[in-house]
Amino acid sequence: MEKQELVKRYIETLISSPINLVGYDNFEEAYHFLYIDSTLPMKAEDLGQKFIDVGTGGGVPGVFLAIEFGASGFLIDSVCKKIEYVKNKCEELKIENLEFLCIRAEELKDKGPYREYFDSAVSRAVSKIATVLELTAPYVKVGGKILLYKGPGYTEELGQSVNAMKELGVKLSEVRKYTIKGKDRFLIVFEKFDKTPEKYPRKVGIPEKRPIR
Ligand SMILES: C[S@@+](CC[C@H](N)C(=O)[O-])C[C@H]1O[C@@H](n2cnc3c(N)ncnc32)[C@H](O)[C@@H]1O
Repeated sequence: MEKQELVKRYIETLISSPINLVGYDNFEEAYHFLYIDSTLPMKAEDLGQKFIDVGTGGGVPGVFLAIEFGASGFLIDSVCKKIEYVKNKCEELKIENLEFLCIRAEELKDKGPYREYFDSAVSRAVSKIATVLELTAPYVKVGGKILLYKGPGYTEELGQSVNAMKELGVKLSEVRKYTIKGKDRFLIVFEKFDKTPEKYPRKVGIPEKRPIR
């Protein structure tokens, strides 16, 4: 199926879902605030070949990135019914470059070969920057990127993440500003320059409750 047709079908799937996946029931809004938001600030080279989407919910941004750029996505979320729904719909649409796992990001380190495994990590609307860095950095290769979708509040969160960045082996490389229907949005791009200590991510809930300071 052609890319734009796949995007259209996937959005229709999201807005008609019986479980509340994305908070939009209008096609045009969902098209802009989900698909355009996911793809506009991204470049194919950011993702590399394999990326992880932590807290993908309804497959955002992971499904749209896989369709748009052809990279292989590994999409995780702690809510199994969301992952099941998204997985089934992607299978129906024959989107083949995606894998899914229902798991907390904190627990992925004990499952499979995923430590320092991905070329990049993406995450949108999951938690504050310091928390999300702890949930993503351990799974990205040295030299890879972490790309976080944020609103205008990102500056304060970034200021509170200086120690987390140092501790996790990541540094800020770029902030890409873009606008969706008059709303300012930012893609915060980090580079992983060093290995992340084995103790990260800490136990379930700790990255959220006690972000690295
Ligand atoms: C507000 S939703 C955002 C979903 C999607 N990324 C989007 O932009 O529409 C946050 C999602 O993150 C998931 N989540 C939160 N903490 C998580 C964790 N530690 N590990 C895996 N998933 C997590 C939640 O289950 C939820 O589906």
